[in-house]
Amino acid sequence: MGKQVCIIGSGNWGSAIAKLAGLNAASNPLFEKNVNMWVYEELVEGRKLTEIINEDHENVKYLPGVKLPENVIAVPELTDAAKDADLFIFVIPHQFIARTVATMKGHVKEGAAAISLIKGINITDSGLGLISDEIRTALGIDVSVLMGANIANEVARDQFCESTVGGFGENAKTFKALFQRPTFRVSISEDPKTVELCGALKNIVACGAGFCDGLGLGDNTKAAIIRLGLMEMMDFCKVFLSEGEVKNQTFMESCGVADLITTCYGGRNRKVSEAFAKTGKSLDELEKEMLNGQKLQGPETARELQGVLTNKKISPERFPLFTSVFKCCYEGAPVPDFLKALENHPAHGN
Ligand SMILES: NC(=O)c1ccc[n+]([C@@H]2O[C@H](COP(=O)([O-])OP(=O)(O)OC[C@H]3O[C@@H](n4cnc5c(N)ncnc54)[C@H](O)[C@@H]3O)[C@@H](O)[C@H]2O)c1
Ligand SMILES: O=P(O)(O)OC[C@H](O)CO
Repeated sequence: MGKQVCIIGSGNWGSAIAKLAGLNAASNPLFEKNVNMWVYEELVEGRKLTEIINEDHENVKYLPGVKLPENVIAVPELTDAAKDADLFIFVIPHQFIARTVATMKGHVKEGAAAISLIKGINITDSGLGLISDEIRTALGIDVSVLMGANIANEVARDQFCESTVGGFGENAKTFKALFQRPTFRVSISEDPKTVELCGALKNIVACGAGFCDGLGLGDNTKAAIIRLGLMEMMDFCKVFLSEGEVKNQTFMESCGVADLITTCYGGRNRKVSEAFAKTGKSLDELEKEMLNGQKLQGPETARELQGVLTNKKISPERFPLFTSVFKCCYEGAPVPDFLKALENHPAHGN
């Protein structure tokens, strides 16, 4: 018997990864052929999304124009989708993870393992909470992560890219086998917490890149935002993870600098932040208008990060870019002030 795979989520990235995992499960005896995909049910032009996926093999709302393998089975009930799974792929917007794992509790097979593709953080009583830890604690299973320069629409169309599994031993190797394709090359890093934080933090930098575009500024400014963002990501990881845990090499992997670049040029956080700077409309309004049900992670992560800094009594001024994105998104600071905040960045020295 192969390992039964269950995907928790069916949005833009959830559907793209379903294509890769579905194709590999169909051809690799390590896995059961059919892959369950939990779909948060909704009606699309009068039809249930699960029915559309199971009959037409396309997620017409979140990944239109891409056929899914027929062995990817959409399941509307979370506990039905989860009950026999050996391998879980968590790929929902981070805003929904708490409710989702609470529902799954008690419905997960012993010895199962998970991987989180979710780019986000949360605030816990002790400060920084990783999404992987939230899943691990709630379900009592091993959790790896997959992060990288992976814009879903491009991955789904088989455009060459790389990705990083953060994890250890057999589970990391199994997930690599589940995802790797000729055009989707996966490396394993034994620095999973840094890998995960890179995925979460780059979304804040992407908002800054969007502001840059919205203000009509050019590539030099964008490059400075990417570099200063990377410096803040590295500093944040070193402050919040034990010093010895953070490997500089991790920032050179797909989950680090490569994801930062792609997200600052092609991602949704960049796109909506550009419109925010140009129109002055609220982020909620723009998310609804521009993303057709897809969710932004960057502004929310910027807000959560401020809570984490407060909890640890760390000055927000240590992270001018992260803090300035927060102020523009939530405190009504004018977007041009975002760049003012970078003029005296600690990365420039004295
Ligand atoms: N889209 C990408 O290019 C991409 C690439 C890499 C990583 N990611 C990350 O993957 C994660 C998932 O992103 P995505 O693009 O698949 O999602 P998405 O932005 O397309 O989000 C929409 C999904 O959320 C679901 N949803 C809505 N309300 C819900 C609820 N109450 N409970 C559970 N689900 C609900 C919708 O049904 C839909 O499936 C995010 O953390 C994102 O940062 C995205
Ligand atoms: O579209 P974004 O901004 O959520 O970014 C997508 C991916 O995370 C890029 O790797």
